Amino acid sequence: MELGPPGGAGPAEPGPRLRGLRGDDRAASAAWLSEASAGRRAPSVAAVLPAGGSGERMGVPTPKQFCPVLERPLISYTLQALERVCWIKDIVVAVTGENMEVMKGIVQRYQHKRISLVEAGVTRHRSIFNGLKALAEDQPNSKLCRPEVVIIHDAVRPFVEEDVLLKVAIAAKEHGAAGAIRPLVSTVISPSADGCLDHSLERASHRASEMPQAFLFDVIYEAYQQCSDYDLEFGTECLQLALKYCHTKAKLVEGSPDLWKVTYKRDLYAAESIIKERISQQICILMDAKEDEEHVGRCLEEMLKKELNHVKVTSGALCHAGRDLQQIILEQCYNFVCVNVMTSDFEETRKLLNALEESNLSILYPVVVISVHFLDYKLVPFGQKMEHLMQIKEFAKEVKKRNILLCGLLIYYPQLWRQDMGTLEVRVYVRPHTTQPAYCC
Ligand SMILES: Nc1ccn([C@@H]2O[C@H](COP(=O)(O)OP(=O)(O)OP(=O)(O)O)[C@@H](O)[C@H]2O)c(=O)n1
Ligand SMILES: O=P(O)(O)OC[C@@H](O)[C@@H](O)[C@@H](O)CO
Repeated sequence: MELGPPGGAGPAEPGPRLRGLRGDDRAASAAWLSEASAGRRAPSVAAVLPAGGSGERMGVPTPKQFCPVLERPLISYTLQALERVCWIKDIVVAVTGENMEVMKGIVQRYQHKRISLVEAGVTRHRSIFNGLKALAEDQPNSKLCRPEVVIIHDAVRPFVEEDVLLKVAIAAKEHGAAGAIRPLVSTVISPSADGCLDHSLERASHRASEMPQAFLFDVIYEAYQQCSDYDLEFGTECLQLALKYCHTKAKLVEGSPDLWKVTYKRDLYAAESIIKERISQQICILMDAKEDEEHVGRCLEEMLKKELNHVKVTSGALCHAGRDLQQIILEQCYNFVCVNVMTSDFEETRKLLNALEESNLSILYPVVVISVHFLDYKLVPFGQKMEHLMQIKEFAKEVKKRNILLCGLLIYYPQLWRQDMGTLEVRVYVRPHTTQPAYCC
């Protein structure tokens, strides 16, 4: 068993999100969280992520958990999702021996914490069992503690939120086992031996079993220890093992639509567009407090607010806005527009890039920075400024190595316009993460 660096970082993003919890769920969750955050007697929770598959249905040589999404392996998104949850103490990932070094490299490169690696088995159940053994404390020189509750979650289900993890963990504490379910999309049928329809199941009274699932550790560990070779070889349902071998009926918890498992190639494309959508929905406009910049920034803010969920404006020379910027970076904004009026130097943009590099923000997702320059072409001869602005290409090459996508936007306007700027709407429409301005005038 390869153990990663122990020690728990707090949630990668601001505190627990009890999205989607209502009534009793919310009360139970709040109680659980207050116990956990106060370090009092909240149940100790660990997670096991089976990641030892070959991804045959994906149809590519790389096992799907290591396939890149936005140039980052899929499994890293799932680890990030679990790391956001501060009350999950240990995350045990089961990977094949041949992928152990790859997995260690991912943990190191993306600075994942609380990760321990174990050898996967030849089936998913055997991989999960190996993960449970690592937690059972009956392994030589194991640094892991036996948890009270264990969450089992497929490494190829990256869109898991704290609220559903909390719901299954609380339900498992009470019932011994719990699992997320979703409505069936297709009807389930049972074929006869001659390949014809024998019967179909009533779709409305059946559900799809998804992940995460959670168990009292003793229940699921006992079930795996009692498990037949047939079940270990051909089974796909942990809840069934708890029922069959420990007579524990799992509590079923309604899951959200994004709990789906990446199985086919189309699922990778879907995952990429969902991630892009999520990180492109917020933008930060940085500008100096000079009147012109303030005005342009406000115009930009009004226009972008029609397109994006979250538009933040920080004004004041970046060195003073630094505190705001640190907060914005902590809130994990990945798109920035740096407004420069009447200057074509990159001082403000350079300060922003330095702050971004120090924050390591671009380790997890590409960061888009658009350096916008409004230049009055009467005062600023085009030729003189263009070669200056062309430096941005060199600049962009440099920061691209650190996953920061920088592009420049030069908006030349006549003196006349300056006086009428109050009336003319600034129309710069930028689709973040394509790094290409759609149009500007
Ligand atoms: N021997 C195995 C097989 C699967 N898994 C993991 O179980 C999860 C769900 O399994 P599945 O979607 O079936 O993954 P694969 O087995 O890789 O896919 P395929 O069946 O297409 O080969 C995945 O995270 C997979 O890596 C595992 O840990 N050990
Ligand atoms: O069968 P696969 O290995 O493709 O995926 C495992 C799924 O069956 C499993 O994740 C859920 O159905 C819940 O048990």
